[in-house]
Amino acid sequence: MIHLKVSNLHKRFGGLHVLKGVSFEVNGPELIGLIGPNGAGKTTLTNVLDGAVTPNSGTVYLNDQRIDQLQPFEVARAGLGRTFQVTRAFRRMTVLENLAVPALALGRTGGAAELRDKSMSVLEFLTLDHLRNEYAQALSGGQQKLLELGRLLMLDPDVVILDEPFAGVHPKLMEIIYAYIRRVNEAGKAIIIISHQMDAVFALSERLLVLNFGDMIADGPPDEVKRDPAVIEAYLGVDEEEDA
Ligand SMILES: Nc1ncnc2c1ncn2[C@@H]1O[C@H](COP(=O)(O)OP(=O)(O)OP(=O)(O)O)[C@@H](O)[C@H]1O
Repeated sequence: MIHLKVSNLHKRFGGLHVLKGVSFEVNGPELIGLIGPNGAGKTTLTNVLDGAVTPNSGTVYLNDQRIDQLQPFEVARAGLGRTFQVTRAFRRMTVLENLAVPALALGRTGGAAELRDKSMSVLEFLTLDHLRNEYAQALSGGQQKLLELGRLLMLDPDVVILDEPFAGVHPKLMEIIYAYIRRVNEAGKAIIIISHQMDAVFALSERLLVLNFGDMIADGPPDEVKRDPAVIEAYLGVDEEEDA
């Protein structure tokens, strides 16, 4: 059973206290949205979880293994993977080659044939197999997002953090991306989605976490969180005004 336990994380950048004792747990293959206004600390939290940033204090355990002092490649090996706000595909490599890179880098391959089989099954899962020999730079924004997801899936993570998975995705393709996210979740992976696109977050998430200036101010079912006055004040109200 997947168990991520984040306890009392603090992160300061100089005088800026960006995470102020953040705690939450993920139990099993949950589909979670992480929201909060600009500068709330969402990316910093993700960077701490994936090992890119070391917290000043607090702990993160994944399936009873402490991961908060590990390097990103060690965290990936331990079972937590993330995508980035700006898609990081290797643009001059083919789709198939893109998939091989993280698996090769982490030594997660049996041999060339096994790697190819695994890559093809991930591409089929994402229905990108017909594009396997295309250069990544030839893919649409949405397809590049799927390719990035595919690279993560090559490592069989237990927990997947998707940072702005809908950025650059054509509105008509949103439902398709939703379907893939649900499919990955149904395949038994816990997913945390960070997004400013509230419609998407509400459409997908079973649980919402709300971060506001380093404090986790809400954690619960989306319908409850939506009505929480603190959330409305901190986030939704501000966002609606900004969007207007
Ligand atoms: N490496 C860093 N050095 C100094 N300050 C940083 C660093 N990284 C982030 N910050 C600051 O920490 C605060 C939180 O930033 P963060 O990017 O985590 O927020 P966010 O919720 O992801 O925001 P957004 O929704 O705009 O992406 C901001 O004030 C930011 O300027």
